[in-house]
Amino acid sequence: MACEIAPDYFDPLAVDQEQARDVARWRKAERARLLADRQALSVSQRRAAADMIAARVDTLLAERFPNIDGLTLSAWWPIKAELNLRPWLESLLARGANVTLPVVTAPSAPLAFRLWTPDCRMVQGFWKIPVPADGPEVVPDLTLAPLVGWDPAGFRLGYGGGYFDRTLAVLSPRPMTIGIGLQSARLATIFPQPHDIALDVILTEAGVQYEQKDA
Ligand SMILES: Nc1nc2c(c(=O)[nH]1)N(C=O)[C@@H](CNc1ccc(C(=O)N[C@@H](CCC(=O)O)C(=O)O)cc1)CN2
Ligand SMILES: Nc1ncnc2c1ncn2[C@@H]1O[C@H](COP(=O)(O)OP(=O)(O)OP(=O)(O)O)[C@@H](O)[C@H]1O
Repeated sequence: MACEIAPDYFDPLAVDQEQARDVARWRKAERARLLADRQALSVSQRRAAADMIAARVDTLLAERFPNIDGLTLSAWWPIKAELNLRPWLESLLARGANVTLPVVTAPSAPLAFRLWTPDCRMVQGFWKIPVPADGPEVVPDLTLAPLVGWDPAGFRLGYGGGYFDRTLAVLSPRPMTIGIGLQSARLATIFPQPHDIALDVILTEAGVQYEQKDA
């Protein structure tokens, strides 16, 4: 034991672990609060936010990607009162984009992405999230990440599985990632940990809240 070597020995790893536990506990509580707040919004409030965000993502895409035709992006199938972007995803398909949904292939593994269309067969994946039943796995050029919470430094709070961080850590080249969520889900900081990867852009119904300088 370090304390047996010298009573004033400072073990940085032990301190980090304690801090990491505190942060994990705090995140769990904030997640629960933010999810309850989101659930408490009316369907029409969430729909209005989703519509505004869809228009804003279109503007962002037009600035960053001269040609949407052939662009492969990832989105999400809404769960837990997440913003529903499906009508907008259909409009992207009509414009020639490829839309994928994330698939949890195993707990604690990076996400895979499978092509999605409104008429593709869906099955229930991990945590009962609907995922395309089959079809090729592809790597998106652009990832849209749903936010439970976010901070002005570009960090994302999700459901606590660490999936997006693990995925962005292994994809090479790393796709551009836009975090999408409600303005009311802002946190002063998520107390970023070594595994947390800042997103390139954070977008809410109120506009761009964070943009990495060279993104
Ligand atoms: N719609 C949607 N699909 C998505 C995501 C998402 O955020 N939204 N994900 C984005 O990454 C991945 C799934 N991530 C998930 C991570 C954790 C849990 C979950 O239920 N976790 C446990 C608690 C975990 C813990 O605290 O240790 C729970 O809530 O009971 C669900 C989904 C892939 N698909
Ligand atoms: N690259 C990684 N390698 C190993 N473990 C990781 C990695 N990224 C995250 N984790 C682990 O995942 C756990 C949850 O992380 P975190 O609280 O950041 O989840 P989240 O971003 O809210 O979840 P999600 O992305 O699934 O919505 C942490 O215990 C963390 O150690």
